[in-house]
Amino acid sequence: MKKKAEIRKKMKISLNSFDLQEKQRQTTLILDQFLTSEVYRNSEIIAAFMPMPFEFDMTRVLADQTKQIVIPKTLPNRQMIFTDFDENDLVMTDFGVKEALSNVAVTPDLIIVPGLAWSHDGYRVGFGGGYYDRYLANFKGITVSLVYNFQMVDKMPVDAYDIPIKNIFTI
Ligand SMILES: Nc1nc2c(c(=O)[nH]1)N(C=O)[C@@H](CNc1ccc(C(=O)N[C@@H](CCC(=O)O)C(=O)O)cc1)CN2
Ligand SMILES: Nc1ncnc2c1ncn2[C@@H]1O[C@H](COP(=O)(O)OP(=O)(O)OP(=O)(O)O)[C@@H](O)[C@H]1O
Repeated sequence: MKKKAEIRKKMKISLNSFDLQEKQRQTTLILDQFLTSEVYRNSEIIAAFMPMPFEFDMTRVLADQTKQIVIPKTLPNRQMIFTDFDENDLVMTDFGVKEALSNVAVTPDLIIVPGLAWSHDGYRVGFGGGYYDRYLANFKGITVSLVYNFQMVDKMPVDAYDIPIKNIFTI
């Protein structure tokens, strides 16, 4: 079975060479499913994230005025909170993603969990920070991931602290 580091490296290469037109096609289809889903419609506070160029393009989620959108903010000791998404309250981090200046933590109803690769049973490889694994350990709400088709892998190493994502939206 492939090690997490190996999956991470390969998937970064695939994501960076993903054809833009095909990416837009998949983005539209996956978001059409997600935005009309029961889990999304029934949730009020949605945790999205500020995608890097190769990550899932969730501009349509960030723009949804009918929901309260929150985004991750990293804290020391690999801790993370979610704060209100406000275009006028963003600063650039060292790892290249904008975060809020605000420190007011909001608990989401639903979290869109980022990542690089997912198995069919919902296990995930992310960037290796462990931020989401730590947060999800105490989270009682709904977890989803939005996944381009080639990011689904057959087998994935699973560690004791890994928490599977309940709802995967892909095509
Ligand atoms: N768009 C987006 N925002 C996100 C995440 C994400 O996956 N995507 N995160 C998902 O977790 C959190 C940030 N994750 C991070 C993961 C690693 C490192 C980092 O500094 N990595 C080091 C190597 C790791 C280490 O030092 O042990 C590095 O890149 O040099 C920073 C942030 C919160 N925000
Ligand atoms: N609940 C937890 N408590 C303490 N440490 C944890 C927890 N979950 C993960 N870790 C630590 O975080 C590190 C990164 O874990 P892993 O490689 O699974 O990250 P990832 O899932 O790729 O990253 P992320 O969750 O940020 O997307 C590991 O060294 C692991 O020991």
